[in-house]
Amino acid sequence: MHLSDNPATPAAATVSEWIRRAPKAVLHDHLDGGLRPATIVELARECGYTALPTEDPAELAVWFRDAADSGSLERYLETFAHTCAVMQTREALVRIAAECAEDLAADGVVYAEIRYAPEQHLEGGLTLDEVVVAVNDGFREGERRTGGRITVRTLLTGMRHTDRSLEIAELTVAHRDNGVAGFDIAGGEIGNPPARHLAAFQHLKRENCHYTIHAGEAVGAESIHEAVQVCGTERIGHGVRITDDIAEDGTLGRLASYVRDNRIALEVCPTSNLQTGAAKDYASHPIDELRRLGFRITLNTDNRLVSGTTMSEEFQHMVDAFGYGPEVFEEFTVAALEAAFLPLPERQRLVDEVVRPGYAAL
Ligand SMILES: O=c1[nH]cnc2c1ncn2[C@@H]1O[C@H](CO)[C@@H](O)[C@H]1O
Ligand SMILES: [Zn+2]
Repeated sequence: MHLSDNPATPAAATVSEWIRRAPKAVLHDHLDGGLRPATIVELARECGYTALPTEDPAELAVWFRDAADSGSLERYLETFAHTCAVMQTREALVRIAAECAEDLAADGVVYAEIRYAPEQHLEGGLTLDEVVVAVNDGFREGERRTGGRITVRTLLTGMRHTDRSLEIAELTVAHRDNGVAGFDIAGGEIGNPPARHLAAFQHLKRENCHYTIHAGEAVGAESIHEAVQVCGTERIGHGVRITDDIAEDGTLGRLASYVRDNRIALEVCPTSNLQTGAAKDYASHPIDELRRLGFRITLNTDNRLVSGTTMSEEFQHMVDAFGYGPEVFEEFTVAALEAAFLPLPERQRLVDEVVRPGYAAL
């Protein structure tokens, strides 16, 4: 797997210039999985966090990618203890969100939905509301610094193994007019099925609020079935194990048909899938088969630091594995905007005024 020293900056030798310039949209990217390594080191010094595996930013980037490259989602998630440890003050959250917007914009991302779990940022005494306001302030600052080249919205994540999801769903509704676009659940999938959080999803439905669910990453089709049919999710985080319901000859089972026919977007994150064992290698990753079968596919990073990737690098991997040209990335980008938790006129404006002209100019 390719790796650049600073995940914020794709290695020039491997990422073609047209890929970098292509307008991109990312729906699945975790704030606490995408910090700049140098920022982690600085913040750790400031807050007295001494458990970092190294204080050298380049080594730290490599450490995250390697530690997460374990074949297990649970071990992949253990690395987040180090990022969350330095994300406990308003100043840290504002800085990290602003830098996130800058890094994405530098990579050609024009629209991003960034998710994080507010409940993981309370150790320094912030309230849930203060966490959300700090992150939103950071993103507004980041958008300003990029001259408005990027639009960022957040998704508030409830952790699957805790019992705060209804509270986080309420928090989502409370901040929906201030940069929060929706809700998600994340964390270890095994033993924590989405229906445990049904009260949260029902609250969001009643409030006409958007949500997505991580499903079909570590557990197969039954987890996707529950997320779609019991919990009523609009999109699926990962969802690659929908292939459990597709026969070798490409015949779709009932669930796979339902997901495809209802245009339920899959937030596909190839590099992350290789690390957690959800896929073997890029060439055999189901993204291409699912695309050919007509699923609504979006391409995403999941965690830029932890997975040692960027949107440009994900594009490059798809070029290398499947020979995709700009027309496929335009399709993925438009699909992401069609599935974005943004009002329709804003989505249309981004497609018509930014994405289509950007691809036409490549
Ligand atoms: O791919 C993933 N699957 C499940 N959970 C994840 C993934 N990536 C990150 N997180 C979890 O989401 C939390 C909030 O952002 C992170 O702290 C991490 O525990
Ligand atoms: Zn994720």
